[in-house]
Amino acid sequence: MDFLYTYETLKLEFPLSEPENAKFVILGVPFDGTTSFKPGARFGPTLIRHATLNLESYILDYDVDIAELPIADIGDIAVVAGDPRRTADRVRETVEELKRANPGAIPILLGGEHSQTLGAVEALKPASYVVFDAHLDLRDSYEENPYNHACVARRIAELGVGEAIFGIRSGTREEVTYAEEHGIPWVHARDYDFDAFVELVKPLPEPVYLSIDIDAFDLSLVPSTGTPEAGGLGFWEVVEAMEWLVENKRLVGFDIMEVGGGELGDITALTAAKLLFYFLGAGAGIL
Ligand SMILES: N=C(N)NCCCCNCCCN
Ligand SMILES: [Mn+2]
Ligand SMILES: [Mn+2]
Repeated sequence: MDFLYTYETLKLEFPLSEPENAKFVILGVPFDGTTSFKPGARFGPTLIRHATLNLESYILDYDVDIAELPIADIGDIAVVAGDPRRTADRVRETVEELKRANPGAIPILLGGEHSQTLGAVEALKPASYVVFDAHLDLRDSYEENPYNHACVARRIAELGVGEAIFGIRSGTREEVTYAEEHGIPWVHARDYDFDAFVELVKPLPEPVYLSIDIDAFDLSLVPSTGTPEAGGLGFWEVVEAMEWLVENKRLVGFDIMEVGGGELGDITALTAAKLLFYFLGAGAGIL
């Protein structure tokens, strides 16, 4: 099928399915219009796809070959440069279009700025939003823009979606107060462990949308993300949480956002690509 706003970009190296028949449908959002520190998130989707060339499609620990799974890649959204809201509208419309054609599909966004998660959440209407992030993203507005990536968790909370936030080590007093007043639980990266994750996520209503802002990882794993922060999570900590969610909750959407870089082979994209393969492998046979 043709999508109104997508164009083709680099594909994954193994055979892919048509979006109508796929279980997992990849969609790139090469938007970096509101990043305040390091530019390059517009290259995130392309860098992640390229980084997959370095990886085996066979996942050792799952005995799953993701090359055998029904995966589609519908390319990248044509962004409205500098306008996160209008770009997120295109994400929403594209995800809606996909769900009409294939209601069972699980969209996987590759970003690109976290601001674009809002479009996917608007389309998929999950009951809960589980997010790994260095930042609370609960600002009402940032740099005079309510659709700045620093506001995305706030916009999603305003939709009435329950939230749980993990890996935090950056926020303002106002954001902490907002979280308290609205009963949004969050776990500091220093305090994070698997038990804390399960305790907070278990009671959340389904379906669940899982968002990984790549800056949740320690910056040694993601040096080219737009707003890197020291003191983050390790790779297996996030994989283990993801596995628990896939096995225990009904997931309607997944994303890996804030990947950036200026050069093929960037460490940040290698981290993101490996995480993507683990999500696909964990979801095989379950999702
Ligand atoms: N969600 C995000 N990525 N937020 C980033 C906010 C940037 C905060 N800069 C603070 C600079 C203070 N001088
Ligand atoms: Mn972040
Ligand atoms: Mn974020």
